[in-house]
Amino acid sequence: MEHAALSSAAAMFRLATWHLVGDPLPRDLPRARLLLRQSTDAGNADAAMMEVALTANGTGAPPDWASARRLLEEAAARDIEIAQKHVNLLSGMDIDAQGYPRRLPPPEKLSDTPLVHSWRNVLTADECAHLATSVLDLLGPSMVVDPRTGQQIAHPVRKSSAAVIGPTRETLPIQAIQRRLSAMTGTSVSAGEPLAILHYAPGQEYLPHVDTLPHEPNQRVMTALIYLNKGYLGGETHFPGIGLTMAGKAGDVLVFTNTQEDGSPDARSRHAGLPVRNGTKWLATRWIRNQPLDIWASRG
Ligand SMILES: O=C(O)CCC(=O)C(=O)O
Ligand SMILES: [Fe+2]
Repeated sequence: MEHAALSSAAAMFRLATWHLVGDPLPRDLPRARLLLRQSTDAGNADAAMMEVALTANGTGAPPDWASARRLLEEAAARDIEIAQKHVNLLSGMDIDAQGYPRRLPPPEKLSDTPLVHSWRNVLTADECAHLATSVLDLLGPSMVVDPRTGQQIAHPVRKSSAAVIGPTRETLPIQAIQRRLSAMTGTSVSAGEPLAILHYAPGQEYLPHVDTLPHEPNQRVMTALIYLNKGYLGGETHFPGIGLTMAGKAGDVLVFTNTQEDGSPDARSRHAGLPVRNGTKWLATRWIRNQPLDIWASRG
């Protein structure tokens, strides 16, 4: 490829990311999509992968799973190695033309109030590794919402590292996993917050807390936890109010409700990630709102 074409592809990719974050250019999601399209056509692999993510998650245009999958397959055919990896992950999934699972194993009910269900082995080891490694470069100290100010602050309640899989990093396998969680919980995929990846080193824990947010009309009605690995001791998810302890293995999912029928926070949903005694624990958390959430609204 011509040097000039390559550098203009890189420049268009740069412009696209500026329009996505809204800095230093105004946020313009449709314009970002157009620039990604042009950059992909000019041979930029980063643009190609980002275009797949944004096509499926409905950034700058309505969500379009079929086009996203076609774009991914085109990228794989152009020898973009990471695209081929994602195609392989998807081909191992039993999903329909919209990326939703064709069938799900039945859950086990662990509690009625709050409602708690578990699914064993509902993600493969490769899917778990894909989630855990998708934010390796971003892992930093966990933040929580300060109840007084509503701001994100580092907080001693959560002694772990965490990173959010933002919309540009939502690979197609990750979005298929989000659809799986949506099918399991009976909630809309657009009500889910971006997946958060948590990493606990030995001695780290998440002290008892509720997942509901202070002063929030669009409440976190449910939480889905995906246990991503094995080989650690301790680290169980514990609900002191109902005497429930879940020792999740790689690929297991735990889903629980955080609010009562009238929508108010349910104190019985209080839970903790018990201290990890040995090894490291990896977890993916999806907090699910009552109503659809604009994944771009709180950014930029
Ligand atoms: O680490 C755990 O088992 C609990 C995590 C948790 O409570 C959360 O992510 O909201
Ligand atoms: Fe929690």
